[in-house]
Amino acid sequence: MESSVISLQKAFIYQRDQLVLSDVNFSIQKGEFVYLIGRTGSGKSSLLQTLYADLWLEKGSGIIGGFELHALKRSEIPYLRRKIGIVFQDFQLLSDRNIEKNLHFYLKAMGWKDKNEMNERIAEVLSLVNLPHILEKMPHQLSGGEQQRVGIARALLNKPDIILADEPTGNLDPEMSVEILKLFLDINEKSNTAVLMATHDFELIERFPHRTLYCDKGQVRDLAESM
Ligand SMILES: Nc1ncnc2c1ncn2[C@@H]1O[C@H](COP(=O)(O)OP(=O)(O)OP(=O)(O)O)[C@@H](O)[C@H]1O
Repeated sequence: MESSVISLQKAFIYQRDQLVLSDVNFSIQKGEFVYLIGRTGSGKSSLLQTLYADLWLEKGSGIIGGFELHALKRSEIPYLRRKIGIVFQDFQLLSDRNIEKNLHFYLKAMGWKDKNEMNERIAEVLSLVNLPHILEKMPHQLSGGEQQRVGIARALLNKPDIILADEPTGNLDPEMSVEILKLFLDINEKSNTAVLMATHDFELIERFPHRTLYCDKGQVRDLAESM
């Protein structure tokens, strides 16, 4: 379908020589919110890594943000990553610099040059995650929930069509997890950004139900279709 922002067809996902997921077929439409669940080791991270081209798609086909994963050149990876926001469980902020410099670093890496435009965008994304006054703070001066908000702000810098989040609430307490999920839902709704979020947190899924993909026994199923 034309409005798909992610589409995998007959995709086989490998970690080195180990086949992790076989014959994966699904599409995600623009603006969709989708959970990715499955036991530890079932392949959620490997699937996300393939989508952000940390793992090569060696068999089958895949399209994300207009890029063909099966035909991707190494030199295209930075351009693909500019179309995707990636959020990690452990936040992955640069610990040696303040929040402003953290976000600056990523904008520069994505090719932004104009200092005023960069400052403006940094202010915008921090306001989107409700943290407008933390530019000068170092990552270790923030709570886990605040660090994850900065992680989400970083993912939003380039106005991506897609956010891939790998257990973004895995290091947070239940209350903070709900806040972070609400933030994703808010971003998804307001900016029509598709979100694919790997999680173990079934309470969140029950409370905020959305389409759910399920990794199990080397396969990815759509939970609604397999019930
Ligand atoms: N860097 C790696 N090198 C080799 N094998 C790996 C690597 N990362 C993961 N694997 C293997 O790939 C399989 C899938 O792991 P993956 O991390 O994708 O699962 P997961 O569902 O994300 O697990 P978790 O919920 O614990 O994060 C596992 O058998 C794992 O041991």
